[in-house]
Amino acid sequence: MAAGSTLPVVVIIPAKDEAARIAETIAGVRHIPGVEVVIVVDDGSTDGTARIAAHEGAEVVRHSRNYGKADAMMSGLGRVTGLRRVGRLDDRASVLFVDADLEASAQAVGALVGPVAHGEADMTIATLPAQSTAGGGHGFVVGLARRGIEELTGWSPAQPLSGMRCLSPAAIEAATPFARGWGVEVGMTIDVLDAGLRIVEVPCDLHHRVTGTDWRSQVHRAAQYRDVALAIGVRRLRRRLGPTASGADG
Ligand SMILES: O=c1ccn([C@@H]2O[C@H](COP(=O)(O)OP(=O)(O)O[C@H]3O[C@H](CO)[C@@H](O)[C@H](O)[C@H]3O)[C@@H](O)[C@H]2O)c(=O)[nH]1
Ligand SMILES: O=C(O)[C@H](O)COP(=O)(O)O
Repeated sequence: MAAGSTLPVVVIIPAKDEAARIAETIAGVRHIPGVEVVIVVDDGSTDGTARIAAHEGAEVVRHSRNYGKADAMMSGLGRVTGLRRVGRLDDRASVLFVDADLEASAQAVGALVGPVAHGEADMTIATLPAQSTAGGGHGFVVGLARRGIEELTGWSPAQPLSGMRCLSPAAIEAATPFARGWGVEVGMTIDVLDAGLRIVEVPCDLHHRVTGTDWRSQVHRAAQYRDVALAIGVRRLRRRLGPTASGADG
C-alpha cells in the first residue's frame, strides 16, 4: 500500500495452467504493502497450478473444469465475501486483480493501490510498456474494445484489455456480475464509469507472456473478439432499453 495509507488489499489471481509462473507471481504481489490475502483461482488447470499456489501460502479456489477468466474472477470475489464473513478481511479492502503470468514483475502492480486507497480513483488500470517479445496482434480486439468503451462512455483508454486492476468496494459493486470470458475488462470499464465512478490508468513496469502468431494465438484472439463484442453489444442494448434492462446478463 502507498505510504500513509492503512487500508488493506486482497489480491485475486485467475490462473489456467500457470504452474511455471504462479509461484513467482505470488511472491511478487506479496511485496506490495497492504496485501493481506492472495487468492489464486485455479480455473480447471491440468498442471500443478493449484498445488504450487497452496504451497506458496495462497488461498486456493478450484474450478473442477475451465470456465474462463471472468468466472475465475467472480469465484475469487466469492472467497473475498467468505473471508469478510469470518473476519479475516476488512470490509474496506481494495481488490487487486493480477494475471498469473507476470512473475516477479507482478510487484509493480503495487502502483495501482495508492490512488484507490487515497480516494483519488475508484478503479485503476495498469498500462504496460512495450514487451521484449513482439506480439502477433493487428490491433483488431484492442480497437474494438477502445471504440466500444468510447462510444458508450466518452472515454478512450490507452490499454482497454489490461487485466491488472485495483477496485474499491464501490467499484466492485458497480462492476459485478462481470461480463463473460474475455469481455470482463471492457464490461467493467463501462459499468464503473456508468455508475459515476472514476478510473485512472497507471503505467506499471509489467512483463507478461504475449499472444503470438500461431493458430492457438489466433483462436485466442477470435474468442477475445467475440467476448468483447458481446460485452459491448449487451451494454449498447441496455442503453437503448433503459434501466429495466440493467439485469441483462453479459
Ligand atoms: O480460461 C482461462 C484463461 C486464462 N485464465 C487466466 O487469465 C489471465 C489472462 O490470460 P492470458 O492467457 O494471459 O491472456 P492474454 O490474452 O495475454 O490477456 C490479455 O487480454 C485479456 C483480455 O482479453 C486480459 O484479461 C488480460 O489481462 C490481458 O493480459 C491469466 O492469469 C490466465 O491464467 C483463466 O483464468 N482462465
Ligand atoms: O495480442 C494481443 O494484444 C491481443 O490478443 C489482442 O489482439 P489484437 O492486437 O488483434 O487487438
